[in-house]
Amino acid sequence: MRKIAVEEAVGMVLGHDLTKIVPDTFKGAAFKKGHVLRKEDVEALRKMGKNHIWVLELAADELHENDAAIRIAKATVSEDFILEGPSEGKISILAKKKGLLKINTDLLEEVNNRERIMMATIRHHTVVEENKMVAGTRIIPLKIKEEEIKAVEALCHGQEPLLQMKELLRLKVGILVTGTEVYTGLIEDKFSQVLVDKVRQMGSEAMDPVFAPDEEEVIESKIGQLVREGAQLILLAGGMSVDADDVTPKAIANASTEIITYGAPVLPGAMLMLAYAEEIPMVGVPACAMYHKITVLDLVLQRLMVGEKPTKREISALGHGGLCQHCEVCHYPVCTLSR
Ligand SMILES: Nc1nc2c(c(=O)[nH]1)N[C@H]1C(S)=C(S)[C@@H](COP(=O)(O)OP(=O)(O)OC[C@H]3O[C@@H](n4cnc5c(N)ncnc54)[C@H](O)[C@@H]3O)O[C@H]1N2
Ligand code: MOO
Repeated sequence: MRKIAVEEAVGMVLGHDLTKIVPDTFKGAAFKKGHVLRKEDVEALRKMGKNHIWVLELAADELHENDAAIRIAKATVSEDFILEGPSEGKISILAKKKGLLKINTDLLEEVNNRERIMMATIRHHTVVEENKMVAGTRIIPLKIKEEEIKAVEALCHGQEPLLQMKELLRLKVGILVTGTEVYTGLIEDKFSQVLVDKVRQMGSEAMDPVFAPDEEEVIESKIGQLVREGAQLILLAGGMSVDADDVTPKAIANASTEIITYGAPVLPGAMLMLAYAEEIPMVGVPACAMYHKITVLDLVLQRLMVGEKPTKREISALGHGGLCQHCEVCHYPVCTLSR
């Protein structure tokens, strides 16, 4: 690579994008790689603090930053993503469709542990909309030995993709509202609508809510009814904590063939239960989910909605960061709860 004073570089070809930053106003490539410098560019370059430019000379075994970034992106993502750029040497990675983003975080760490290569992502297990930017990658220098990129490609080969998307399934979701005070009409049900909204937001269908008093056998038989009516996932609202009338966990346990957890290390939502009746997940949702916008329910639901079965270990891992800060404006999933 040769360093040339800008006034002597007129007519030469830029070796990389040149970034201009004006606080609060602009950040981007003022001059793109490949631009042939004109006399009138010299003054603009000086204002950007560039008194010299690199004239790029690539050896046969070297890659330009743009080509390296494309190679890294292609090696690390599945076909569920759109690659944008390179711009200023960086490739942006966007989700093609709405779905659950999954990140092979071990592989991400390995890639980033290599010299001169970086990739930054949003959090593992985030539901993202179509066209959402989920990652960016680049190399640190302007050029790199091709063998270093080949090493990344080899690292990723045959492994779970570093980035992949899981499609949200269209499930038929049963909603069972427990509580004698609601069942008898003493108070109006405010819980089912919250659950219906969450289910719909994930692209699934909420069945008409069914109701049960705080009686173990009745709740259990209503679970059976929902299963017969084709529920593929059942949400049970309320009666999940320690009061004498809180019998929902017992009813879920009776109806289940497997209990993943009763209790989750997330606040709000500590009293959540996840169990299975054969293939059908049942979630005991504590009443806090009726009050707080985001609880552990959201973290568990996004996994169930793509057909995954969270393990006890995965639920245990939610404890780190699992303390909601109750921000004035909720920024979830851009917060510690997300992963
Ligand atoms: N001493 C303790 N108190 C509480 C504990 C605890 O461990 N020890 N756990 C707390 C946690 S965590 C939660 S979350 C809440 C609520 O848990 P539950 O799921 O058992 O909720 P319920 O007792 O059934 O109801 C609480 C409250 O919400 C009203 N409710 C319930 N369902 C509906 C509905 N469908 N529509 C409208 N309102 C509803 C209910 O009437 C009660 O007022 O407990 C903490 N306390
Ligand atoms: O189940 Mo509760 O209030 O921990 O959120």
